[in-house]
Amino acid sequence: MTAAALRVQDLSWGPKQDLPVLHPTSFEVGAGRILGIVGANGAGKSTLLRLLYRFLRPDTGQVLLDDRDIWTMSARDVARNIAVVLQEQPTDFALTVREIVALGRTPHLSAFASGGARDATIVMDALAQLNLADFADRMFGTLSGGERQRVMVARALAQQPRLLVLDEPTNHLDIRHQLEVLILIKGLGTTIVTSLHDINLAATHADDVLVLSKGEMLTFGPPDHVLTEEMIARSFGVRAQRQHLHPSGDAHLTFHL
Ligand SMILES: Nc1ncnc2c1ncn2[C@@H]1O[C@H](COP(=O)(O)OP(=O)(O)OP(=O)(O)O)[C@@H](O)[C@H]1O
Repeated sequence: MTAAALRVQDLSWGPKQDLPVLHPTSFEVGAGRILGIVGANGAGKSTLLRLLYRFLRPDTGQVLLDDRDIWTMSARDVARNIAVVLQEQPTDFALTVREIVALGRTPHLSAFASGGARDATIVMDALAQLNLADFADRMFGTLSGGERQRVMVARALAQQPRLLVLDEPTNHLDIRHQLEVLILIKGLGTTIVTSLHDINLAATHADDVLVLSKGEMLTFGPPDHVLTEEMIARSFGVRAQRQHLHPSGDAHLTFHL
């Protein structure tokens, strides 16, 4: 998968005038890098992500993918470039796992085509990457929450995006599958923006972290620089203690009221 560079300039949004949910925000994510977005409930994480995958139209500013404003692209072009994994999942789909994952190929098919051998291989590869090959013919509605979450990640992979946006991708997943999904997406080589509630997962897996609080970007940069005890206290209202684990040397934060 090739990766796109993402540039966000003065991006803001609110449901009404004088009710900003995201204040003007600017940052860049280099091609192939992983950005983790952290912040308390209601900080504006999902809103920022919705602006990145063109679900919301900005009040001000731009989202540029390799210097192209995503609002100048066709919907199909956006779908060829940007894939999304959301917290909410379809529950009543009368489709098999394979059919759901094959939906990821839709933006790449020519009109009225139903996908050829190459598309079928891409779908099977995506299923295999998420350890879902044995589930291919199961009805989506019969899967557990965590299995469904992995199917949605597989669908996004089948889309072969240049930017992958994930809203809490580890929700519903047990610890093993959390790590598997994060390690998998890290290895994709595509540009990734993901919200994460678990600050330690963000610290370990993101190249850069953006801290949001009340719709404002408080800081942006490498996890070791931005996830300070002071920043956690300011954005989450908890005391944090930073330790270094042995023998890995990885930073680990613990939290107290
Ligand atoms: N369409 C809307 N109309 C009014 N308020 C909205 C709208 N969308 C979002 N908000 C408000 O904006 C704030 C930020 O919401 P958002 O869902 O982006 O936060 P979040 O950081 O993703 O939260 P969480 O961690 O709880 O999922 C919340 O207070 C929310 O109620």
